[in-house]
Amino acid sequence: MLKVAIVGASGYTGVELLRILHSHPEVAVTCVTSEQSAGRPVSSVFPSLRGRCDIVLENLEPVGIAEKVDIVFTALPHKAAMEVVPTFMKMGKDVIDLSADYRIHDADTYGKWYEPHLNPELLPEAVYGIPELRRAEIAEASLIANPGCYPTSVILGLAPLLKGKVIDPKSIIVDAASGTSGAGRGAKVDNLYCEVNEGFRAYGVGGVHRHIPEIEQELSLLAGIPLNITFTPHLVPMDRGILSTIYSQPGGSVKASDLIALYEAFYDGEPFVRVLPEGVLPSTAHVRGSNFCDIGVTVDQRTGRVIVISAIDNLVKGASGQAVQNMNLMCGLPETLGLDLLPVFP
Ligand SMILES: NC(=O)C1=CN([C@@H]2O[C@H](COP(=O)(O)OP(=O)(O)OC[C@H]3O[C@@H](n4cnc5c(N)ncnc54)[C@H](OP(=O)(O)O)[C@@H]3O)[C@@H](O)[C@H]2O)C=CC1
Ligand SMILES: CC(=O)N[C@@H](CCC(=O)OP(=O)(O)O)C(=O)O
Repeated sequence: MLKVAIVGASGYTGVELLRILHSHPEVAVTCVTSEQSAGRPVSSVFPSLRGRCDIVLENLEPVGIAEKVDIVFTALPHKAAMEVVPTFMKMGKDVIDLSADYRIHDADTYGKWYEPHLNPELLPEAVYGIPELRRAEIAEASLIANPGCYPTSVILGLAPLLKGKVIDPKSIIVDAASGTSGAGRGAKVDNLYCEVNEGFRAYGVGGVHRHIPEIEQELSLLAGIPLNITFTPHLVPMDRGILSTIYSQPGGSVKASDLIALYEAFYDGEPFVRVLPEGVLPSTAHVRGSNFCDIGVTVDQRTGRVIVISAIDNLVKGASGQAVQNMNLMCGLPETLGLDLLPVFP
């Protein structure tokens, strides 16, 4: 049995890790932390857990935590994560970090979009944890930079087109929409019920959203050239889910059926990517609570542009589910363990 700590278990991705790992047959969650609720059972913060998981939240004391677990999930805001990850690493623990702190390979780029990096020496050993593209490296890694939610949906949505050199990589435009849990559980006026309910709005418009450097880094690696994208996030009045609509210009005339065949071949055997048949498009409702990424592909009949639509649950494939998928790979366990039976709502 692997002993696991969830650091930041009183947040949305932390409790999602708890939900998934609670029924994982090879894992015992032996430590959970919170900043404001230490000393209370996690079930008092999330009453749905009452009687099923009443483990008590602890303060974040990295040395003490590292002494009693094998693996640490850090589900903290960026900066708070890089303040503690080095201690876990020095004590020989595998770390899966859900924050953005180790996703950007270049410390200067991280500094430009976030803040000065506290331990840039760890960046070269961090593996960007997207299993469909980097399975072998993840299996050997000790530090996983678990991808962001928007980036997961965009990278999986575009990988076959970029690897297959089907599109002009400089033509990519992404409109993506997220449920409000994407912003975390902390109180913010912008996320109050009256601000969000019955509205639908763009934010971070004009090339300023922090996921841009992360998406561009990974798409550039796929394309083999540096590229820039236009990315506009939106906030949807729903709890969970991300739907990304991705436009690009193909090199010549293409047919939807050929593109779907390309996607099916690229993701053949992937347990968590579902390429949808021609004419069928994804919905966040169909992936809610699951680790699936659903992808639909079509061609605009008038302009010839390729349109890819991808849907994930931001808290599962966009965060905690992907983190568990990475943990399974790191530990030599079946990749789908604890994830294949997650409930999918009809
Ligand atoms: N929400 C999402 O869809 C996704 C989030 N992420 C990333 O995952 C990380 C966690 O996100 P999320 O769960 O949404 O965030 P939340 O705000 O919901 O939770 C944050 C957690 O970290 C704890 N915490 C905050 N600051 C500190 C600190 N200084 N020291 C110790 N503990 C602290 C909080 O404790 P307390 O409750 O006591 O304040 C809470 O447990 C973030 O980096 C986020 O960007 C990545 C992909 C998707
Ligand atoms: C709806 C919403 O606010 N979403 C968040 C997603 C950020 C996130 O969780 O990603 P990181 O892990 O990279 O911080 C945002 O746009 O900032």
